[in-house]
Amino acid sequence: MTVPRILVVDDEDDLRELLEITLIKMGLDVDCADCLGQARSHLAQTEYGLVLTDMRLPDGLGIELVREVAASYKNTPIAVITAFGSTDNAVSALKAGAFDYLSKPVALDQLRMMVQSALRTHKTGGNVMPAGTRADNAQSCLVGQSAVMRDLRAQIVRLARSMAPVAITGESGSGKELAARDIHAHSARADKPFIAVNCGAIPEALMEAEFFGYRKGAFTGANDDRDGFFQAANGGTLMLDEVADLPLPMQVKLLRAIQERRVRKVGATVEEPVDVRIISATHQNLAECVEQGRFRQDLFYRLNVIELRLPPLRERLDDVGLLADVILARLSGGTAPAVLTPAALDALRAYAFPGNVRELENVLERALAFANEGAIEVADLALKAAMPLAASSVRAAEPEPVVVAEPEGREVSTPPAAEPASGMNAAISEPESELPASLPDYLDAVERDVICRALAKTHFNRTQAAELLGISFRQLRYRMQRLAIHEPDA
Ligand SMILES: Nc1ncnc2c1ncn2[C@@H]1O[C@H](COP(=O)(O)OP(=O)(O)OP(=O)(O)O)[C@@H](O)[C@H]1O
Repeated sequence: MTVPRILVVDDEDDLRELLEITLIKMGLDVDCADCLGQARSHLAQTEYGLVLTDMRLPDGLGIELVREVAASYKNTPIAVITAFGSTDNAVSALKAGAFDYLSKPVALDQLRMMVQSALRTHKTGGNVMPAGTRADNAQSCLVGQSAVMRDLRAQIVRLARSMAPVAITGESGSGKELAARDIHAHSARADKPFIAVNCGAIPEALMEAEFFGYRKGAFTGANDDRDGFFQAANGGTLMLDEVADLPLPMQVKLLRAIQERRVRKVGATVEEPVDVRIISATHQNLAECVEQGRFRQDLFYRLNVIELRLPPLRERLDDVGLLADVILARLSGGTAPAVLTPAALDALRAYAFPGNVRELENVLERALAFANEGAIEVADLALKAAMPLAASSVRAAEPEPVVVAEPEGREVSTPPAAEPASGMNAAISEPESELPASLPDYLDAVERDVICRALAKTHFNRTQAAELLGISFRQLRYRMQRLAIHEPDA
């Protein structure tokens, strides 16, 4: 196996030598250049596994080299070394196609991690890649043959080659998590963990410990050392889902972790290096959140280096047939899948899908329960319930009782609520003057009651129930799990 060769471009003798020695100690071959001109002639003669360039050079800027390498040596990752605290340079280099960046003073542990990760990328990106490696074989999970989906899949393959943070935007249920998984699966990190964190579902008091881990004894109940999401995702990808829901104090800590690439466990005195690619996602408009002061501008800038937009399903209704086939095949669990009648397919293609692909999954899952002999008719789709503006000729299923498992395991059924007040359960219908014996139990009972009513109203369509309640699907799912609310017969 040939030893990868690295090109170091820096006019500072001390730093160039330090980089050279460190790389040679890693068993790599190194060429050095002290200006852009020399770097160009090296590149013309040799194929490099990585180019590492300073930003300021005597005959120009490192970013020029970034653009040239990104355009003409697509299989060669290039990383830049930026001055301390110059976020702007790092972000522009990433946008111009740099694989990654290091800040001065260069921390050698970070340099080693970055080089290893770049060399994996180099291998997976070109013909030196060993046949059968995971990223090579990765198939996209994103179903769809529309032009916009094809373009999206091509973008994902390109993005997978760099470390640049990606911000995925798109409506709830449009496939943001699936896209993030795809980026990871196509990257040289595919063999390492992919960790998706729902930032809106973690109680604020636990956030730091959940993200960065904690040391034994750091707080009551910390009986052992524990890793956080960053350590769990080390070498791989960390997806910050619903990132707009992060409270401001946590945004500061996260920004620091991303910038320094180091985290400190709660209760620890030392920081540890982490090598994590960050992908963030939100269905909210993050720029608006910044304007409203709910999201820090600096973190926004850091996360939003490359944007990936997931189109809503209504913008690619041509994909509905293919998606429905894939979903029905999955739901059939190996038996002959149900099929949509032509009229049912037309009805789906005329529907706006506010809940996107997740809603299509929900609609089909419920339709299967009504379908006769494996054929799904328009009425089975119950689109009247799913879309209030739809034609009234469509049959809606009767509301079903919602089953709630009580904390001690006992199951009770609450009737579907006709009037908001009638769904109130005993725990919350106390006379006004009396105070609840336990505030948490009381609040849980209120939450359970409201969620059950929303579910009953939407025939247990969780996408719509979440919408009615003004929360995301994931937040609803989290709350249902916490309160042990299950679908009848689920
Ligand atoms: N293009 C697609 N092909 C196949 N399945 C898809 C596609 N897009 C979404 N899905 C499916 O739809 C569901 C929702 O997708 P996903 O969780 O990725 O959406 P999301 O945008 O992250 O949602 P949220 O904003 O609520 O977190 C999942 O079950 C996913 O598998």
